[in-house]
Amino acid sequence: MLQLARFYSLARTKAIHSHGAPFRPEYALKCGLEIHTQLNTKNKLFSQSTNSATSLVDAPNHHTSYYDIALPGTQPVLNLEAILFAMKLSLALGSQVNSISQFDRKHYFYGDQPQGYQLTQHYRPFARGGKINLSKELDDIDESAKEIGILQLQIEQDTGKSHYTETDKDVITLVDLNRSNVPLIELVTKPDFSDIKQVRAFIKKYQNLVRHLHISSGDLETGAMRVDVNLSINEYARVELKNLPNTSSIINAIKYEYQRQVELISVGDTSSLMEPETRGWTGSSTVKLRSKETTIDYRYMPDPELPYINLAQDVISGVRGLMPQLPDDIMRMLMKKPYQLSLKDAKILTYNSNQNDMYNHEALRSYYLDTFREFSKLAGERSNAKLPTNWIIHEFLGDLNKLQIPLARAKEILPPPVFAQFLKLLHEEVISATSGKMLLFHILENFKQSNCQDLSIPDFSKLIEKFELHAINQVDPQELMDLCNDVIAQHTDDTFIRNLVTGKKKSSLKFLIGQGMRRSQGRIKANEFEKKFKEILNIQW
Ligand SMILES: Nc1ncnc2c1ncn2[C@@H]1O[C@H](COP(=O)(O)OP(=O)(O)OP(=O)(O)O)[C@@H](O)[C@H]1O
Ligand SMILES: [Mg+2]
Ligand SMILES: [Mg+2]
Repeated sequence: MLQLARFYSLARTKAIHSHGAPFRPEYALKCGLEIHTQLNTKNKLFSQSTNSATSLVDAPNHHTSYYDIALPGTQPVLNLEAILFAMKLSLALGSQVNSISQFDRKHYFYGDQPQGYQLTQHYRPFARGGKINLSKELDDIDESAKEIGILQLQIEQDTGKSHYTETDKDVITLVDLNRSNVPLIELVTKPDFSDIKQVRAFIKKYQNLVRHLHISSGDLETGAMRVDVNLSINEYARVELKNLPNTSSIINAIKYEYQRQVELISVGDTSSLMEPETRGWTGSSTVKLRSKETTIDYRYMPDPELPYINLAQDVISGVRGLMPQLPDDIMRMLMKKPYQLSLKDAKILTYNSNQNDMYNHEALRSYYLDTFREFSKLAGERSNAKLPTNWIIHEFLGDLNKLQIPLARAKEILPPPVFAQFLKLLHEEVISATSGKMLLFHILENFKQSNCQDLSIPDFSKLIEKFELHAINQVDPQELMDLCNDVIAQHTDDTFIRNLVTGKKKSSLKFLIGQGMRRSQGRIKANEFEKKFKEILNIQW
C-alpha cells in the first residue's frame, strides 16, 4: 500500500513539476536565511594585516600576522572600522544597535581555524531587529508588499581556507590563512520567506545594499557573500542547506529540498523531518551532512581578552547623520517627476551589478542628475525628460561599453553642461536622432583613438558643419516623393498594400515610415513621411 502511495505521489509531483508550478499551498514553505558578508575594511578584524578581498590572486599566507596564524601569546585588537561598517549596515536595515555587545569564543577544531575557536557574537550580538521591505513595484515579487524581519546581526572572524590535493596514496591538505580573521557580518533573518521569488529578491537587495554602503563587494562568486538557507514545510523541523555558491544554487537547492520534503510528507514518511538536520548541495541534490544529535557542542564562552563594545548614543546618532540616501528611496525619486524613469532605467542608475568601476552606478547617477539639471536650465519649460534618459542610459553608455572607455574618462571631454548642450541640439531638432548617434560615437571614438589624451571639448557646431548634419527642415517635395515611391516599390506587394489601405494591418505604415527614415538617414521627419505615404496610397483611416 505504501509502495503504491509512494508511486502515486512521485508521479503526481513529477507531473506538477513539469508544469512549472512546483509550489503547492497545502505544503506551505517557510524559509529563513543566514548570510555571511565579508567587510572590505583596510585591515583584518583583530590584527593589522591587510584585508585583501582579492586574496585569491595573492600568494597563500601573505596577508597574515602572528595573530592570524594564532601564535601563542598574541592577542586581538579590535578594528574600529569594522564597527563603523556594522553600524552603517544596522542603521540601513533599521536594526537596533545594542549599546553593549560582546565577543564569544565558538570552539571547534579544524586546520583552517588555528586558534581552535572562532570569535563571534553569540550571547550579545551587535544589533537586533530591523527589516527589508520587498515590493511588487521594485522587486518583482508576487505580493504587493512583503516584510522580511531581521533577527540579529553579529560581527565575527572568517576562517582560513583548506585546499585539498589528491595524490596516489593520500589527500594533502594545504592551509591558506589569508582569509583568516577577515571581518564578517552574519545577518540572520526571521523565517519570513514563503516563496522563492522573495528569497531571490532579498538576496539581490541585500547585496546591493552592502555595495551601496561601500562595506563589501557583495559578490557570491568570490565568497565575499555566503548564504545558508533554512527551510521547513508546515510544522516539520527545519533543514539547513549549506554549500550554496551562487544564486542559481540557492534557488535550485530550495526547489529540490522542497520537492524532497513534499514527497516524504505526502507518503507519510516523516520520521526524518522530526529533527532539524543540516544538508549540503551537490549541484543537483541535497545530501545529509549531520543531524541535530550529532551537532558539535561549540562550548561558547565570552572571550576574556576582549572588552565589551560599549557604544555611546551620540556615536550611533553621529553615524546616522553620515548615512547616504538608501537605494529604495533613490529608485522612487528617479521614477517620479521630473525624471520619470522606468523601473529598469532606475535600476541601472541605482544597482551595481558588480564591482566593475567602469560603470559605477553612483558616478553614472550623478552624471545623469547633473546633466538633467543642466539640460532643464537650457531647455526651460519645454524640456523633455526622456532625452537625458535615452541618450545617457542607452546611447552614451552603449558607446562607452563598445569603445571600452570608463565613464570617469569620458566625463573629461563631455562634462554634464556639454552633454546638456548636445541634448539641446537634439531637442531643438537642429540635428536628427540618427545624426546625433553618429556624432556622439564619432566624438568618443576620436577620444579613444587619442588614448584618451585629447581632452579638448567638442565643438558641436563645427562638427555639424563638417559632416553636414543639419536636419532638413524644409523638405524638398520631389526628394520626399521619390523616396516614398522607392520604398513602396522595394518593400510592398499587392496584399501588403491591400491590408494597409483597408486598415487591416495598420502597423505596416510604421514599417514604411521606418524604411523612409533610414533612407533619408533621419534627416526627414516621421510625420513628413506619414503624410506622404497616406497621400500616395490614398489611405483614409
Ligand atoms: N521553522 C523554520 N523553518 C525555516 N527556517 C527557520 C525555522 N525556524 C527558524 N528558521 C531560520 O533558521 C535560522 C536560524 O539561524 P541561527 O543562526 O539563529 O541558528 P543556527 O542555524 O542554529 O546556528 P548556526 O549559526 O550555528 O548555523 C534563521 O534564519 C531562522 O529564520
Ligand atoms: Mg544556521
Ligand atoms: Mg547562524
